[in-house]
Amino acid sequence: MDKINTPDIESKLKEEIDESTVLVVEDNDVDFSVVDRALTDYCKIERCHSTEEAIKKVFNIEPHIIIIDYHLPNKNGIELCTELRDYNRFESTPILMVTGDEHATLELDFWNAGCSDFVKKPFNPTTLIKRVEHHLKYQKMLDRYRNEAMIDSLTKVFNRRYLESVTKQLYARLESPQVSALMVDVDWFKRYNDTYGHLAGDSVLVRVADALTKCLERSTDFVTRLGGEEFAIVLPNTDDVGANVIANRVIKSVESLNIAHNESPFEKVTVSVGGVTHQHPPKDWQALVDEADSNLYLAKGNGRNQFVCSSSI
Ligand SMILES: Nc1nc2c(ncn2[C@@H]2O[C@H](COP(=O)(O)OP(=O)(O)OP(=O)(O)O)[C@@H](O)[C@H]2O)c(=O)[nH]1
Repeated sequence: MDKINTPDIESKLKEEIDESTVLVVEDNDVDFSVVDRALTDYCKIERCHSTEEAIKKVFNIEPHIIIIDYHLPNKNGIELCTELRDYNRFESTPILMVTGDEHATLELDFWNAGCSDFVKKPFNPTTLIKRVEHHLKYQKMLDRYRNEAMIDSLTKVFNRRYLESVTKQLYARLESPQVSALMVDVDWFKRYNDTYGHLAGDSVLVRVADALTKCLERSTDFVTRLGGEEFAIVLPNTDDVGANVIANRVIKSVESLNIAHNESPFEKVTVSVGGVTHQHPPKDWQALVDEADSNLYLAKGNGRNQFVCSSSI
């Protein structure tokens, strides 16, 4: 069996760990300098003095690991840890509690607050370094596997799982109550596979996915492969005019790949597009997808290599 941690992955991980940011929440200057001295050669260190300051700054700092002292002014470290765990963004970020206190239930309180680990003061700097390194390493691996689970292995665009997982967040983040979606399906693809073979078919899917990605200019837009030769493009904050512009661009850009397809009436690979814009996005994302799918069906019925978009108010 292949070893998972090849030297390449190990050295990539080491690089990533070196670029990590540690947030240290510590009000005592002497205690902070001990942590700072131990870690400064390994990662970038940011400091906050209180729970309130940490909550205010943590979204900008985007730390890879958080070290929290138990004794903080106003709210203590356990309260901070509990609060951080309530945010999706910090649900699995490693949190190390630090304390010199001894009372009986404290360790249990740390675990109950959702900390990943704790270190007792006074600590051996090497132990702190090793613990930080250990947590960063496993967090990075977890992030990588999570990301890979969201990417279509053939085309490298996002997959259906990604679409489903971002849907909720997408609706929460919409700055304007408009969202458009385009379903894109390669025309006569069965005939293409039958004529040119599956490997050539795969390469068409890769090129089409790449062309679709290049049609999008906003960082909030994204392409997913739903399966087979069907893709979905999600355009947050985009009205029906914008959806028509992108649908038209998609049709033209796939045509201009000029991939020969002798079994298509267009003699090249083309796509059909079904688009929909919702002015007041329904809670049920599936309704958007279903409507776009119906329009795709119309575009296919009308002769393919074209788009049909609608807008529901
Ligand atoms: N090469 C390749 N083919 C795939 C993949 N996934 C699905 N297909 C093929 O895509 C074809 C889809 O066929 P249909 O659903 O009939 O669609 P179509 O031939 O494009 O016809 P229209 O959509 O009506 O224009 C089938 O032959 C599938 O085997 C893939 O990952 N690679």
